[in-house]
Amino acid sequence: MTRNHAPDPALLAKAETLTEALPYMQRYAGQTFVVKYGGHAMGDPELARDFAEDIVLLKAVGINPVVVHGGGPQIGAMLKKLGVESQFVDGLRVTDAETAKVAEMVLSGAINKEIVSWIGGAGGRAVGISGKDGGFVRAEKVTRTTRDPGSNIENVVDLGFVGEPAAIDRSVLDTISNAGMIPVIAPIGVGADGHTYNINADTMAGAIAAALGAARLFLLTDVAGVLDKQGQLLTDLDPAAIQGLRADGTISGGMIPKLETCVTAVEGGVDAAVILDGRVPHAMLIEIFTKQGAGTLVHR
Ligand SMILES: Nc1ncnc2c1ncn2[C@@H]1O[C@H](COP(=O)(O)OP(=O)(O)O)[C@@H](O)[C@H]1O
Ligand SMILES: CC(=O)N[C@@H](CCC(=O)OP(=O)(O)O)C(=O)O
Repeated sequence: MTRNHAPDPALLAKAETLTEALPYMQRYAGQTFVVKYGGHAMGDPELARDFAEDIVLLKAVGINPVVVHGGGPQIGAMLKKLGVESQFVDGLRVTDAETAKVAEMVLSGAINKEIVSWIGGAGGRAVGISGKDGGFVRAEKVTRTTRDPGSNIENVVDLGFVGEPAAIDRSVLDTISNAGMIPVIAPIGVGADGHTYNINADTMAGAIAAALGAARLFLLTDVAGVLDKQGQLLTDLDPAAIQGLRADGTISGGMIPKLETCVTAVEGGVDAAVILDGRVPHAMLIEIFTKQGAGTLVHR
């Protein structure tokens, strides 16, 4: 039998892609990566398949992926059908008892199980849970203050059943991951009062990344990353720069909890947080396994 010793250039390029990824695979094996999949990023079924393949590939090369998902637009659509209008304060949905029920139904029911199925379709084994399962995320009520322009008087805004993680029991996640499975987490927690709390998915992902001592936190969204006032991508930010962007109004809406999360995560020991464009196919693989980064990197 003869063998052709001049390989097809396309095959050679594929082999080179794999060898370029090798040092990254070696560096990251055994580390935990928390990936937040935003509601805006999950609209397109083809992109969803790419996302699931990326997660399964991470697991296959020895990284420990943990998925936290959002679903803000999907909660909004369901509330609209029910004739309920939402108010947002600093990117957080004001949540009364009825809204909390709808948020839990959409997040823990529909979206969570859909992501579990996508990962299953890509050959992985995912377990879908919310912070209520095993009581692993205890939530505390969030309050916000606003200040009227030109005044020093602070107004306390009651956001209802909006929570933030106060305590995370990582043993639930370790049990799933150590069994070779991938945890997929809906951002719902339980309060000491036994109530269901709606947690912003970015906030949930950051708290979980800190609790697990994750090496990386990825936030997949529907923009290229953090943009400056001229619409140019900011590739590198530290907490002081982020404070400046908040103070001068460059960031607003959903970008506020996203960047607050990145700061909390890196100050809590996560090596780096990356805001990535979930509309780019295989954005995560490009960021993790190639020399070329993508999106906005937040570091200490
Ligand atoms: N400076 C900024 N750079 C990029 N996006 C910004 C900025 N300020 C506000 N945003 C808004 O933040 C949004 C991302 O947050 P969000 O809608 O909560 O996404 P997700 O559902 O993925 O969590 C962007 O689509 C954009 O509208
Ligand atoms: C308190 C709060 O705002 N909770 C969010 C939870 C979902 C979420 O964060 O979804 P995205 O990541 O897709 O925006 C909400 O009700 O929309």
